[in-house]
Amino acid sequence: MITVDEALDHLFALAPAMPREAVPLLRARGRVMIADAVARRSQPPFAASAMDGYGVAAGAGLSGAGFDVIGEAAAGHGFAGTVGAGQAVRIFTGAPVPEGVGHVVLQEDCTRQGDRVTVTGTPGAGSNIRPAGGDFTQGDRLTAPRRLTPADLALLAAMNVAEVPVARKPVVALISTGDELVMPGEAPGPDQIIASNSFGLHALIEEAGASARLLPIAADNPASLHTAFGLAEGADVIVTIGGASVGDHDIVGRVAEDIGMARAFYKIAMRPGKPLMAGRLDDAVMIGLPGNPVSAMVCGHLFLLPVLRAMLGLPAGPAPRLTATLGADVDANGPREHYMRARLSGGTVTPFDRQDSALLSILSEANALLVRPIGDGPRQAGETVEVVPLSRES
Ligand SMILES: Nc1nc2c(c(=O)[nH]1)N[C@H]1C(S)=C(S)[C@@H](COP(=O)(O)OP(=O)(O)OC[C@H]3O[C@@H](n4cnc5c(N)ncnc54)[C@H](O)[C@@H]3O)O[C@H]1N2
Ligand code: MOO
Repeated sequence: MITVDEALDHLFALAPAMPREAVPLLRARGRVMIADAVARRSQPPFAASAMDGYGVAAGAGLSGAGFDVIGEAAAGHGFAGTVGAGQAVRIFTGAPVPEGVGHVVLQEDCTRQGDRVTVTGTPGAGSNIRPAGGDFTQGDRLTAPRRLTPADLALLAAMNVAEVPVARKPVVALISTGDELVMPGEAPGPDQIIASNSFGLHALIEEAGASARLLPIAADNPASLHTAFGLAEGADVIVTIGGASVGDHDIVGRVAEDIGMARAFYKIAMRPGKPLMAGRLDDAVMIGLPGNPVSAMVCGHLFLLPVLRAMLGLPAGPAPRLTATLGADVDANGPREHYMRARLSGGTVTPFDRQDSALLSILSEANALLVRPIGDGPRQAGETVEVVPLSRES
């Protein structure tokens, strides 16, 4: 059995980088930008008023001063002339600041009578003028790789970048295997259960910015699995669920090898998720997940998501970890790294009592995995431990 880190290294070596494509801004949310974007203009492109008021020459002692209002500057409509001593322009937020103006006095600090304005308040020291290029200048870069946030998209738009170079979404084919499985909504026979893993993994994959393709459930026989693998053609990643262990009906590894899968590893020193396998199948990465529902989802977080991130051009690395304070005593760990379903709240992590890898109700309550290293001794409440967050604390 290899370690989680060794398995990840194998997976990163198997995973191809996705080719680049250009998408318009409205399609770019959550996509991974893989080349720097370069500002095509400065922002603001001109010195701009930050307030509604009157633009006058800079100077101390504005209080009580009077000015002739000689024109108006509004956002989108500048004032072409020059403002001299004793003169002012009516100016609005976002307007280009005319030549000669060094200070915008808030209209709340002014009294206007006809074409005359007098500063009746006490203007602050700030000029209320945003300098040209104060946000960014032409040629500035938004660096890649990065997963584009709403704020990034606003910045790109302001840079006058209309299309973004992103990694193509990896297509991930999902194959559930097992005679016992039926789809949600069907009427299961007496010995059957509902295929659930594929739905959890589908969501995980889509959330990661990849494109999940749910294939029909394959029965526990080679012909059915062959058909399913055939339907997965063209996918960048093929994920099988179940049939990975040592039982007579666990045929995924054998069938995959029959059709040419070059195996990179099988079995990991971790709990849950021991019978994980991976290899290369033609142009795709094949990942064989264990069938136990929690095992499949935990492997999704620990292996599939990092692989997808790397394929999208983000740095190759394990699922991010935090440190937390242990909220309850835990027994010594055995020879497999244990990822215990846990609740993280206010920096304290408390594992659930029941850790069976079939318990989806517990996984749904969990928002973190408490990581127990191989051979770790018993730990007491209050000690510092590592966790893999699964979702935000709630
Ligand atoms: N003698 C041994 N038995 C087992 C070992 C072992 O080392 N020696 N390992 C155990 C571990 S750990 C795991 S994990 C499981 C993994 O088994 P498989 O990957 O072969 O999975 P299946 O047998 O097909 O299914 C296990 C379990 O999960 C249910 N399942 C499968 N697919 C789905 C799905 N898409 N949605 C919902 N539930 C699913 C299936 O019905 C079984 O109950 O092996 C242990 N055994
Ligand atoms: O690895 Mo199994 O995933 O322990 O249940």
